[in-house]
Amino acid sequence: MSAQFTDVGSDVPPAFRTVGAHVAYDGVPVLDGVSIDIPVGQTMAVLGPNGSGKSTLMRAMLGIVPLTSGQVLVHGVPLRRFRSWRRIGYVPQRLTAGGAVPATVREIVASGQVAARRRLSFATRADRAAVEEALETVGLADRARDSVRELSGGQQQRVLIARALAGRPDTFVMDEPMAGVDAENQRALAGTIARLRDLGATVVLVLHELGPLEDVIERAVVLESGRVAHDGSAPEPTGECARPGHEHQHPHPDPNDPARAATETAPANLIRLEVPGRD
Ligand SMILES: Nc1ncnc2c1ncn2[C@@H]1O[C@H](COP(=O)(O)OP(=O)(O)OP(=O)(O)O)[C@@H](O)[C@H]1O
Repeated sequence: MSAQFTDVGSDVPPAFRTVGAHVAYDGVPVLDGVSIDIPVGQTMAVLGPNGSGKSTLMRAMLGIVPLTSGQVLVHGVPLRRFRSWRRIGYVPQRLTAGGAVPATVREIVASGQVAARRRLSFATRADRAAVEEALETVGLADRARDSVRELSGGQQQRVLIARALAGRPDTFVMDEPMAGVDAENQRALAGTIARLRDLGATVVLVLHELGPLEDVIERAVVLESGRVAHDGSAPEPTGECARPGHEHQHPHPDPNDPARAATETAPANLIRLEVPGRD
């Protein structure tokens, strides 16, 4: 995978540029003029309270939701003219791998290459090697033949990341990759993301808290009510989350763990991020 990413010079356009991005759902504003540049090779977290517009910003950057005004450029190209989608690996929020289909881990991961492959062509040896490498990277090579339904939520999340890796993108957008993932899997995911960063990939992640990614994240953008409230180094957690031994209650529990889902509450105010210069 080391040949996958190349060094960039200063004249390389940002992986993503949003200029005054506004998004509204049914007339209700959700993004309120977001302007950010995400340079190639940066590992950046988007943080903020529930409903602040984090996922919407990711979807707007990928053209999944339309802007009401403003502009998005991807690798220097206005979104509507951008064609190099094989460069982008998107890991959506919430688990959808497998679903009702009894697919194996390897099949799901290989499905990440379909968009990049030419029509009616079969997987090449290089494609198959990329699938194996992606499985190794997320630590699931030994589960390749298993049905994804047998895996825990955290392991399934790693399958989704492997699926994105298998397409050999250089730009990753991950919407809450840690959601519903147990501590051990979170550490494994953090290792994967650190490795991508070291290879020079651009990684944009929506997170509720930095957790094991604290040392991996180079920059944090905090959204509040659809606006950028902080842009810089990662803010310190405060309140409940900062207490030693505090067990974070995530608003999106592991969907595969009914006991946990039933007992967990989803208080929107559990996450408090200290934004420099604000109350
Ligand atoms: N498809 C949609 N249609 C209508 N409203 C939506 C839609 N998607 C999101 N919203 C609303 O837009 C607001 C921002 O949602 P978004 O998911 O972007 O926030 P978020 O910061 O990612 O939240 P969370 O941390 O809970 O995932 C919320 O009030 C949400 O209810």
